[in-house]
Amino acid sequence: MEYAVKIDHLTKDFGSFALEDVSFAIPGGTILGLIGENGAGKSTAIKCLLGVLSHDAGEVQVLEGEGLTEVGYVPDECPFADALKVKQVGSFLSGVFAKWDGALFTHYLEKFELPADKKVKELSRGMKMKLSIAAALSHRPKLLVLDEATSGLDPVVRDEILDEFMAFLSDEDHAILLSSHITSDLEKICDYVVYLHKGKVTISGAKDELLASYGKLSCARADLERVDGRFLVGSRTGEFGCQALVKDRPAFQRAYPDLALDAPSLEDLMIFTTRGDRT
Ligand SMILES: Nc1ncnc2c1ncn2[C@@H]1O[C@H](COP(=O)(O)OP(=O)(O)OP(=O)(O)O)[C@@H](O)[C@H]1O
Repeated sequence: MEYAVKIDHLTKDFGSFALEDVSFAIPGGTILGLIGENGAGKSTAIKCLLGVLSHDAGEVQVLEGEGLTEVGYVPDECPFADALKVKQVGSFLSGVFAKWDGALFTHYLEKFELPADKKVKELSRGMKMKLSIAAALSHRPKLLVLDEATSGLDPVVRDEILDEFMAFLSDEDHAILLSSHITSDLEKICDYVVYLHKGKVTISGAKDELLASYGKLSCARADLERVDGRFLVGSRTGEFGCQALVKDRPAFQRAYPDLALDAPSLEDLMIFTTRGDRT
């Protein structure tokens, strides 16, 4: 499978908010991280992809038309009824998914230390999230779509889950779309990043190439003032100096060999793009 997901010029207009001309693709065997501030349109894009919401323009192709039964979806809230016991979630889903693997579900319950006899309403937020992830993986999907799925988890569990995602991706026919505010998670595991800002794709590309094309500058105000504004994505001036995110890092370094750049993080890309005082 060349692409697990291909979205071309997707538009969804709610009136007060619009997702505009969003395009991205997820090649098989890879993970794409969808980042963006609250209300940027991440869940809307995911819902259009899953067909939960209709879209107004553009094209959405999932698993080359294989169908949504091959998609494991983990929403930001636990989708199971409060009164169900954990083990009953498995019995219920075995009737929903043809490829449901009960043994795999039991394996994940043990691995994630989820008590089979507890009711959903008795689980903590992190436990509910782990249950949703276990359920999504246990019908052996080809595409996993997770909307803020790691946000309620402690760092140790997050790390375990990220390892699970990496194991899932060892099959070239599998792919993951993960939306998260926790950019450090995405930085660890994503191959591709799409940054949505106010409904539009602001930054998009292969993560390593993207991070290498930007640089973070820490310098005195006088140094910042001599930098050509075309390099500046955003900057902040503080009491003890300035910080800026610059683009086209190789050209910047040729133009200003005396100004050292640090490697930026995905969080820097988000913060400076949206909050920099020069754009
Ligand atoms: N069904 C709807 N009708 C009208 N507006 C909607 C609907 N669903 C979402 N919106 C609006 O679309 C915008 C984007 O919401 P969305 O949930 O996609 O953002 P998000 O990036 O997932 O945010 P968060 O990180 O806070 O979950 C918001 O302004 C929201 O109010």
